[in-house]
Amino acid sequence: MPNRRTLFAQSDRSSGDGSAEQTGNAMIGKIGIIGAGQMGSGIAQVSAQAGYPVRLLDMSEESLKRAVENIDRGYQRLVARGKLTEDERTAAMARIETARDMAVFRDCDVVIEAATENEQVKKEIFKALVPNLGPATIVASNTSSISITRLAASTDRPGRFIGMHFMNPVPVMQLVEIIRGIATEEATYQSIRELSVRLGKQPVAAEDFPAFIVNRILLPMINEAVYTLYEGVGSVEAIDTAMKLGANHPMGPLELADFIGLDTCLAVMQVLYDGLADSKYRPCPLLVKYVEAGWLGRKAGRGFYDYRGEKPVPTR
Ligand SMILES: CC(=O)CC(=O)SCCNC(=O)CCNC(=O)[C@H](O)C(C)(C)COP(=O)(O)OP(=O)(O)OC[C@H]1O[C@@H](n2cnc3c(N)ncnc32)[C@H](O)[C@@H]1OP(=O)(O)O
Ligand SMILES: NC(=O)C1=CN([C@@H]2O[C@H](COP(=O)(O)OP(=O)(O)OC[C@H]3O[C@@H](n4cnc5c(N)ncnc54)[C@H](OP(=O)(O)O)[C@@H]3O)[C@@H](O)[C@H]2O)C=CC1
Repeated sequence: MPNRRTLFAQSDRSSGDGSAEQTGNAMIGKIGIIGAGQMGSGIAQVSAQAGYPVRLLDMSEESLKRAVENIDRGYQRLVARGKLTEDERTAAMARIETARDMAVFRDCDVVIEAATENEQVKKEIFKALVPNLGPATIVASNTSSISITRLAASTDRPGRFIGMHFMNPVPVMQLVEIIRGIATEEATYQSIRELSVRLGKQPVAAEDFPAFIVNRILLPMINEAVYTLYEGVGSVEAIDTAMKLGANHPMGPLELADFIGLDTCLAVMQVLYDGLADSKYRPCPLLVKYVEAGWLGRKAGRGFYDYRGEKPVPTR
């Protein structure tokens, strides 16, 4: 796989107005992204860095402002580590346009949806989106768990609809899971596969089953960690330390749950529970309680840890 630096150099040379020819990509020229949260901003960051013009949409101006600040902070990190020049950082930032109106997607070749993990919300977004798209535009969803076939069926283009599941944090994690719905066309799959490689990622194909591959395995582990806490087997700190030092995980499962977002973790468990109809996927009542309290993890300032002070403090 070409390294990030090579990718940047290649795509930067060929970018301009974002037409497919100018980016050297037969299929994808301009990328639209819906949802400027942690995933949408990460996808915008790697896309602009790879030379693609990006249109990033969210409902709130505040979320867009925060996303642009986070993206710039990500680039600054790369500059500080000698992985990006100041000129490349400026050029990448200039490729990102923020918007609140879906008309901005009119000339995009792909629109990647990265809004809240809620099937109804996503379907409403697609309903509003499709009248703003050209007939050939691909719609991709970054959903963590929801059926691609069902989401695709809510649009006018099931053949050009696909799952493109990035991992968090997007600029660091190598994987993109690609999920075909029942009607996804081969050309759509190949375009998204090629785009993933051009973004410096390693694509892996997953079948359209609840939560695909990574979350089918990872989220039950996180849910089990919450049960371990719920049943008093260990404290937050003990559980995370045990898994970091005992299983060599880079983050403890509760720290990771806070990092992902407890609302997203619960939504994925609910999809597994409903979709596979097996009690082993029952979301832990303590996870439900944290979400009901609005303690959604890092993004809310509080979850299994409280992030409002100088360093994270366990909440149990
Ligand atoms: C829920 C879903 O649907 C699917 C999912 O995503 S599940 C979640 C999957 N993700 C995980 O499991 C993450 C587990 N955690 C980890 O791997 C690590 O803790 C971590 C990568 C997040 C942080 O690791 P760390 O070593 O503490 O971080 P840090 O030293 O700050 O950064 C590591 C590198 O990434 C780079 N980096 C970090 N954030 C960056 C950003 N926003 N932009 C660009 N580069 C960034 C740093 O510059 C650094 O680069 P070098 O190695 O060249 O110095
Ligand atoms: N967190 C993770 O680790 C991963 C998450 N994902 C998936 O990516 C998606 C986004 O997750 P994540 O970024 O973590 O979530 P966040 O909560 O950080 O961001 C979601 C964003 O979507 C916005 N949004 C909600 N509804 C709409 C709408 N109708 N139109 C436009 N924007 C909207 C929210 O806006 P506002 O804040 O203004 O309400 C928010 O900015 C989910 O499907 C999730 O499952 C995939 C891989 C990893």
